[in-house]
Amino acid sequence: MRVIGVLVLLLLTHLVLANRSGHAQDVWPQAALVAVQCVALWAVFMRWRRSAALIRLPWLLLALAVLMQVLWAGTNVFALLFGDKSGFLAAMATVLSGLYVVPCMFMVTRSFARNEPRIVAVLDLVLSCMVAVLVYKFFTTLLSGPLAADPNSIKLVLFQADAIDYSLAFMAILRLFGARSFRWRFFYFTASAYLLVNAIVATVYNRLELHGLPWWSGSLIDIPHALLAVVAIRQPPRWLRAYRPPLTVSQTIASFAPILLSMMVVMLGISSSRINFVPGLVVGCASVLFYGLRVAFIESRNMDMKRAVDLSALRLEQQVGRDPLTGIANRAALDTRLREALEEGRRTGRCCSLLMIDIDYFKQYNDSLGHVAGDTCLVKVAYALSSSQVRTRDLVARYGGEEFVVVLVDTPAETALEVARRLAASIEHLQIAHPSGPHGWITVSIGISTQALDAPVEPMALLEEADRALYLAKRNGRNRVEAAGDTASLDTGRGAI
Ligand SMILES: Nc1nc2c(ncn2[C@@H]2O[C@H](COP(=O)(O)OP(=O)(O)OP(=O)(O)O)[C@@H](O)[C@H]2O)c(=O)[nH]1
Repeated sequence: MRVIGVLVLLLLTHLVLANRSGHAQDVWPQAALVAVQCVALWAVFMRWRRSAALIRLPWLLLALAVLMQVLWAGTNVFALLFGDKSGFLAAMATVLSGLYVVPCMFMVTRSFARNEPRIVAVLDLVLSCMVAVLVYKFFTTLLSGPLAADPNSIKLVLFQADAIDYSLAFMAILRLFGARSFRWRFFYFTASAYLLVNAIVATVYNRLELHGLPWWSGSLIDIPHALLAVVAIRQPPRWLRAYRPPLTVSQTIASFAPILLSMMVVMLGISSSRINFVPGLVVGCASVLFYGLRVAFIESRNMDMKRAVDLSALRLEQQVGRDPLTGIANRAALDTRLREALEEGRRTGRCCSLLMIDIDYFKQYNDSLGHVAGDTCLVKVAYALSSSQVRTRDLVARYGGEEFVVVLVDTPAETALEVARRLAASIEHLQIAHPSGPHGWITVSIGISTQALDAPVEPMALLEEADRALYLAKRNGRNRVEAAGDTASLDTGRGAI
């Protein structure tokens, strides 16, 4: 409330001083304007200090824009004080009014996305500076020398000024309705209130200037600054919290915003070509080129990110369903594949078989050589089972502990017996030394079960059957293959049935 009181006092003082001097652009009315602008600058600065890190940059840009206005009005005061209305200080005031566009452009056109390439920010800065230089050159050329007397020149300057001011305001409003976070909505709400009222005031002020400024006209410039101070310090309106645009709307607006920069440069380039054709053409082309580069850099970054996401998704896909120690399929993958194999067997009439493989005397192996050697042994066995002993359609999985399961698709009991014998032999051929085992090296016992066509076979039932056959192999002396049901049993150790 105190700030509003100060503002009202300053506005009244400005009016009284202007009325007394009878001239809008006198030293004291101008000083009052600087005071109002300083209050606005302070209010924005306070918001910047209290903001979260992500939203600090736009508030800083808004503060910079107001600072340019303060410096512009302040330089005017000095120019009046030192009687330098058309010298260095006046030129500096024009430069500062051009520079005001740079932070404004930056805050309404940038996406402020964290993953945006740095080079894009550099391109945007170059384009914003181009706008500032063109504004300065264009206005100083058209408003000085013989062109200053030409009504068409004046009209063109007014049109350009309006186009810039209203484009900035329009983009700020668009960003307000495209912002998904409340903090950003509040920022754009403040910025658009300031830019829109500033644009309206500039339109009126510039038209008034054509016929000579009335004494009160300087107070018009107070309005956007006073409004900015009030909006920045007060609590945000409730609808700002409630409103939330859909993601697609938000993304579209954020991607569209940067075009304003190029559009502005093209527009100024075309207008400048009236006075000086070649620079105007060069600037217009540069703007299109910069926009193309901007799109190319962002597209390339997006493609990089997509590639990285695809790769990690692939890795994740590979990791899910894998046993972390041995790298072969885990229990979850086994369940899925076994169900599929059983379904296929039922549909085609070609049964699948299951081998349950268990390393013999593995506890003693661990006890005598240690757990790390035990892990290495498991990896070797898994590799031997999966490397070239089974078809690609079959599946070798770690069932748990030192137990492995092999799903043999479209394989009758007799063939499964042959495969089991081959696998047992390949493990024996590894010749993994087992100091406390009866054979001196690692051997396995295998239980076989085969899908029965006449009975609906559940994956669990087939696993239990293989487990029973494995138990039989262990009981019958280990290093053996046993089949469930009445299939023949096989002593794998010495090759005798
Ligand atoms: N190193 C290692 N050992 C494991 C792992 N999983 C289970 N084991 C060990 O495997 C051993 C299995 O012991 P048992 O079930 O008694 O079987 P076994 O000693 O092979 O005896 P039989 O199967 O009857 O020949 C236990 O000592 C477990 O600690 C593992 O991932 N790494």
